[in-house]
Amino acid sequence: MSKMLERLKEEKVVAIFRNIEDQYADKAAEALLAGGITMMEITMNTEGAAGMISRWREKYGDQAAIGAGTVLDLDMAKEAVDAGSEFLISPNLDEAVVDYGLKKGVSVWPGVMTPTEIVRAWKSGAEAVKVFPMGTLGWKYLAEIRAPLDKIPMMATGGVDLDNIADYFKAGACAVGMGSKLVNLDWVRTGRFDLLTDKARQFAEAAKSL
Ligand SMILES: O=C[C@H](O)COP(=O)(O)O
Repeated sequence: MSKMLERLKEEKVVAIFRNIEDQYADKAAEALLAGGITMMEITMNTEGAAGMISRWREKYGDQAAIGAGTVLDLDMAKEAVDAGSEFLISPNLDEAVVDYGLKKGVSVWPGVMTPTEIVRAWKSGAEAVKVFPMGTLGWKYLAEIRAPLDKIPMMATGGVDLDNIADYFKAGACAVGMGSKLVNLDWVRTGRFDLLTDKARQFAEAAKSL
């Protein structure tokens, strides 16, 4: 198992930064770090994502793992790795991205939905998958697919919040990806970084207790 997957299993929460404006990004990252969240995913459809990744590696790399999300294809994977991403996450499965990550020694956790996609991802060399969109599929779906596919680590992403996070871990998730409920852009844009820290603390504590 890669060091990054070990870390994911230990930390259990990846914070997803999507469409955050560069001017607020560092304060938001610091607010989450203060609350105990240390795995940060910047989605590649965020303006200036690559620059943010490089900067965060430099500024927070000793405390946080910084990776890229919404890595849809090989070009995006190359851009993300060149910027310093330590892991790559996607909503989809592109075997070329998995292969590239393996060659570069960067963890790739592709997005999957069906059992066929999960097994395809696993056979292509992905050491874990992101089951997405979890909020629509629901925790019972996760519990059912884990019966035959229990050896494949799964991160639940999409719609995860404090009132359902326990369900996903009980259903067998090894981690969760959390976007809008954790990196709340209304709070960010109105400077309420203390709320981000409080929420981060609650999620980090909830995840570690499960
Ligand atoms: O890629 C994943 C999603 O952006 C996360 O969705 P969320 O905002 O419901 O947590």
